[in-house]
Amino acid sequence: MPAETLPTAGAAGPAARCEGVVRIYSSPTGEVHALKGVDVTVPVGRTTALTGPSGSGKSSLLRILAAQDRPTAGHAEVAGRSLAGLSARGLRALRRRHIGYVFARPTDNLLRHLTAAEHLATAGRLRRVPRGEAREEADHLLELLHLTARAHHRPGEMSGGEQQRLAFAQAVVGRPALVVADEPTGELDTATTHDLLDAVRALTRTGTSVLMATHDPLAVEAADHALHLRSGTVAHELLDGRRLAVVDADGRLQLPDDALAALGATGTTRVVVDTTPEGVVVRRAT
Ligand SMILES: Nc1ncnc2c1ncn2[C@@H]1O[C@H](COP(=O)(O)OP(=O)(O)OP(=O)(O)O)[C@@H](O)[C@H]1O
Repeated sequence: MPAETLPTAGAAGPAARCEGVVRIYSSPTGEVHALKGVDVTVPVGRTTALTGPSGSGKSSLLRILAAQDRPTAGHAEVAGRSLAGLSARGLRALRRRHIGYVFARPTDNLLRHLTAAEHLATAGRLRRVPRGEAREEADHLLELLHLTARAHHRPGEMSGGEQQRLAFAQAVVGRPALVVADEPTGELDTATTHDLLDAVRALTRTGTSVLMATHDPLAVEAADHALHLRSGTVAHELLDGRRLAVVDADGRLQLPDDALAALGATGTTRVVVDTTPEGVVVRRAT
């Protein structure tokens, strides 16, 4: 993970942001509290990896930041627009104009009968990019992602890695504020994963903001910023080469898994907290 300062708020603000986001689902067996007060910022022009064990809330958060769902409580915004005030139609318009989406399975992102160039032209029309501009952008993206030789090929004539690179190119046409990807390397082998992550890096260098949910250590390693969820909250963040624990607005501190193990904390555990000149020390209570 490169140690450099991330541009966050800038004049236009972050690509997306959540404050105190709660998502509760109703199920036949009662309520499921999938997100329990999440505060995150997705910086502009960087790749943010969203990690965490199964059931920790990654998909729930991804759906909210992709404007596919609204929080039960708390504030969420994409491209500076709050999701709370938007109707279903408003959410659709926000998705079409400001969010690109990439599914895990390359074939889910593409249409069998369209060539690579036609996919990008269609995305340009949906985002209302003037035709000449869209063609120029498509040529540029095909070159940047090493797909120029595939411009007139259909998905069936491309490898899985090429298809996934085309999915990212398609998501980026018209410069949406945020590209959201759900396990984008999940179906790729190691060599193809490296090519895809290089492509994502090339896109972020041109200002694209990417948020990807992933279990893949290679994807986390390639990201500029990582958010690790545990049981519906942010357990820690990796930023500028440092691991940051999060203290929420009510003073609750989430500790990383290895710190919990060192404290022998399983379930609710009382610990000793000392404030020293060097910092705050948390110790196992003996
Ligand atoms: N529509 C739903 N109705 C009821 N419960 C749900 C719904 N969607 C998710 N959940 C529950 O919310 C919790 C978080 O689920 P979520 O899918 O966000 O986790 P995840 O980290 O993406 O998991 P995975 O890595 O397995 O996809 C889980 O307990 C899940 O069973």
